[in-house]
Amino acid sequence: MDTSYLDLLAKIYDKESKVVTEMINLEAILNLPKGTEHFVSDLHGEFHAFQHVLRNGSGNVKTKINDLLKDELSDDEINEFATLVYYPEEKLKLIKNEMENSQSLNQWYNKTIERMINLVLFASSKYTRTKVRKALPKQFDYIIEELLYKTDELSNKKNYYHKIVERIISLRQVDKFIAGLAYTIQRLVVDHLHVVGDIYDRGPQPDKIMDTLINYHSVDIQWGNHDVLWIGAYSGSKVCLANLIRICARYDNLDIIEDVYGINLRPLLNLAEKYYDDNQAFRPKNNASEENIFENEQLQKTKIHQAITMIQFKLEMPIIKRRPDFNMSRRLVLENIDYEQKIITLYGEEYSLENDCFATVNPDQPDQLLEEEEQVMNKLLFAFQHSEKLARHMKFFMKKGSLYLKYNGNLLIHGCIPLNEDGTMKEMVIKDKSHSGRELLDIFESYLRYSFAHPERTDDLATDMVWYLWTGENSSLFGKKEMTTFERYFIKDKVAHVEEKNHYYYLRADEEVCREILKEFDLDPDQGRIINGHTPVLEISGENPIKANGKMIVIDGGFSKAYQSKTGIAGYTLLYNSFGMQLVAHNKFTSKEDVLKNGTDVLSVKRLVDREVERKKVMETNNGEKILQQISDLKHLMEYRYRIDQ
Ligand SMILES: O=P(O)(O)OC[C@H]1O[C@](O)(COP(=O)(O)O)[C@@H](O)[C@@H]1O
Ligand SMILES: [Mn+2]
Repeated sequence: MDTSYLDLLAKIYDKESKVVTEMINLEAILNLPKGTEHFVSDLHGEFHAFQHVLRNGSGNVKTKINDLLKDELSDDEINEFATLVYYPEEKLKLIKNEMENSQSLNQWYNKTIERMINLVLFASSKYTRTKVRKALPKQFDYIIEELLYKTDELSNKKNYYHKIVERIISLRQVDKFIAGLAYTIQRLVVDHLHVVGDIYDRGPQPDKIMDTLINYHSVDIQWGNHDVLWIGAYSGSKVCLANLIRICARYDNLDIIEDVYGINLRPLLNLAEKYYDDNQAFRPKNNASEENIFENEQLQKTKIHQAITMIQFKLEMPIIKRRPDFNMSRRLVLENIDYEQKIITLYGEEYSLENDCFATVNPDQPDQLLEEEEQVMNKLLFAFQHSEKLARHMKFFMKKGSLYLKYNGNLLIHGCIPLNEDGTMKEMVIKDKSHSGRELLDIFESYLRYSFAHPERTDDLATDMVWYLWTGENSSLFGKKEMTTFERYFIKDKVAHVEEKNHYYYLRADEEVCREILKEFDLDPDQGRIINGHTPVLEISGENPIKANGKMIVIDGGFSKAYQSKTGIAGYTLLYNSFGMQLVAHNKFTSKEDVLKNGTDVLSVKRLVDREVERKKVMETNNGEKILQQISDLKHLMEYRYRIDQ
């Protein structure tokens, strides 16, 4: 073993006793039950709904409260208490308003703190004290530890409790104290969070989701196709940038660009005002049906939407031409238009065009941007790449994100593993070499990381590849033959809108196929499962999110409001604790106010995916592997430094 590494280690463990203590600690951790993993996906900017699921741990907080207090409290009281744990500050306000006098309030404080301390104890039973300490609010960690581990006989303990709580109240710290306990409970019921892609687009507050994740104690992200659009734009891809602005305009979310990330849209608006008019197909989605509230601002957005859409189609063309490997020549749509007749020929079929807005297109050179368009895009890209807030969010994406993740035996991936009809891995040729399966995904990821590291390169293969991840047929994030954006704006016939899915999306119902995929990733097909997001599960039409005899779980149930009428629910989440896996289907989240006032938190219907025969221990997890490695390093240190045979 490298002695310089051991010398470094010896600086931390400078006494034999320290090494021994740490080894004993680590070995003890290995035998604890594994922590709870929480999986969410396709959040699509729906911050409030996401926050609620996070705060209630997909129903896990309520379960713990129930287990602990069901003999003591009625259902209503349990709901009240749960709401206090989810939204302590707001709930405290409501409770205080209802109290008659300070005596009853103090009584309530006493009782509540006692219950919360018990709940912290209960929720932390499978963790070490060090880990629990880290989860406590800094300001009160000493006091809470006193309350948690005081083992005096009951009568003494009550007195002691009482004194401490009295003091906290008289010092006017009690609300903060209760909030701190509530957040500790939230944190203890979920050990680790996985976000299986698509944080951005469609909904209004992806930035707040990112901020929440940045502050979360333990998280990883599997990028979704919408996320790589943002990463791509930040890395220098103008076509990715045009796409995401188009989606923001379509869903009436341009505020994210302007107000949240501080990017000036005025140049784009000026261009839009000059060339475009009202156009039914480009009205912001949320207001599209409400004709009567169509005002000037909406008209501006409609114009911006058209301007950026046409820029997008133009920008796609040179990329498609310079990257024959992408095999996307079918998507050179602007070349296939008869601009006088307003007809397009697509795959041998003729369609008439409606809602057309081709004023900036030169029929002889349809891929050419007007000088003004070029300038607008340059300005937008510059601003995008220099937004501090965006930089923070995108860097976090790179730090915590990846295209796929192997975690505790499972494979987490937003979209798919591109497959052929017979279930074999579909190949893609890049620079004369053929790649498929895991290797293809690794190559995609290395291009993306390269592009991110070189934001000044805007037309290289790496940058183009990020766009391919958004829309290419072999992309593991998209996995459809083509994205029919053009058709959906300009062609009435819905047949032209269909996006043909990769075989994966049908074959994944087959257990054998899933087992082969798990093997491709060196995972044990008997133990592992694949966790997907991306394709909304149509619960409404009886689709089952648990497929392939439990080997495949699809958790996109539609956090995105735009998709809820299709799916019939408001999203799935998954919990994986030491006893097994549970899928949770969520009913529509109305608002935080509703939860606070009415305690309406009956949002979780749990379905057992699997129950472990034996309780899973840390030893059997990714983290366990790391700990085993640390123990082995410490053993080497003992031999090297302290000369004791192990
Ligand atoms: O619902 P919209 O805005 O028309 O977007 C539809 C487009 O979004 C996509 O579904 C991709 O987004 P998802 O990853 O959310 O499915 C495309 O396949 C499709 O063309
Ligand atoms: Mn997706």
